[in-house]
Amino acid sequence: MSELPKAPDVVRSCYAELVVTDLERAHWFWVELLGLHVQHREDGVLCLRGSDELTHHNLVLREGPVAALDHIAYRVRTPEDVDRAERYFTAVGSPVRRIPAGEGTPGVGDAVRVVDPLGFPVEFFHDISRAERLIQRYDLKRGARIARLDHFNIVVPDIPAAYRHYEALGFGCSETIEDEHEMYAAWMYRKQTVHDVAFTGGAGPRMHHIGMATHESHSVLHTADILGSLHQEGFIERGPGRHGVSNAFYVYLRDPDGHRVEIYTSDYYTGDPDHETFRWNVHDDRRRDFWGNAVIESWYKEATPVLDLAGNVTPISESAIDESATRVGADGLGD
Ligand SMILES: O=S(=O)(O)c1ccc(O)c(O)c1
Ligand SMILES: [Fe+2]
Repeated sequence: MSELPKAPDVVRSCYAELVVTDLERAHWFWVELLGLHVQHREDGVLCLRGSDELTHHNLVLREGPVAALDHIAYRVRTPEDVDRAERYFTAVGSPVRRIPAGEGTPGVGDAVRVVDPLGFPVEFFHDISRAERLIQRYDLKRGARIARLDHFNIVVPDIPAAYRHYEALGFGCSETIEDEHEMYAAWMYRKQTVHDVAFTGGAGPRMHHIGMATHESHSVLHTADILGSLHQEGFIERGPGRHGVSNAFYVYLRDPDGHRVEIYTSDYYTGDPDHETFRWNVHDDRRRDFWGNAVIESWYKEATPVLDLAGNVTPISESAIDESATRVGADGLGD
């Protein structure tokens, strides 16, 4: 097999574009409740960001008929890395579309969108509009006090294949969940924290969640308290709690369309060149919640469909393994 072209130099997970069926309802959830800042609004589109984000957005909400992931987007180091992405994904046989500045997502410059070998719609871009520095605008920080997008979690039927794909893109691996036969989950990074992307085993391709970072664990708790006060606690799916993997403090919410978002804080540095992968055993019931709390079934089973480059929902394939069916003590799931 001839040598593949050089992979693009990914800097970080930067934004996700989600299709929502009611933009006003989504505005209530993501802006009025969670406190994301509106950077741009046009007919049927909202561009939102966290307080630390210095570029145009971390989340784009676009109104449409079917709730789905339009694409996830990685920022690459140079404009030339957009060309590299086009060459690389063409060489691996992916559908590829070049999107000139001004013809794609508002604020984003020259980009390339692909359907990657795992079936996910992914954009690689470098140029993006700068945004006002809100890092110390405490007067504008509300709700979950979200700082930035931290990671994507994707549902894949073949975890080792996902691992190999992202390893080929130069991602490191911070943690895994394994047993002597299988890899059940993995967390992989380009920025020097626990992950930019993580894989949950299951029928896919589907989006499991987007992880939004906040600086303080009390902001995670405050998010849950706000929902309780509003009698909207039904939007809480899992947590608050402390993860085993990543050590992060977290709460998972489902938005009005069922898109899952994790409010996430306090993971750790992974930037040394000899950083070693920490491997959890799938039978360790502290791996997903350090205090041993059960993981609700819907967290393993429900996820968001993804679109192809033509905007059609991508069919999913079933997974050969099912972590939630593995007897894992505190989860209480399985036989
Ligand atoms: O539940 S896990 O501890 O495996 C976990 C760790 C980090 C995450 O970002 C996550 O979504 C889930
Ligand atoms: Fe997460």
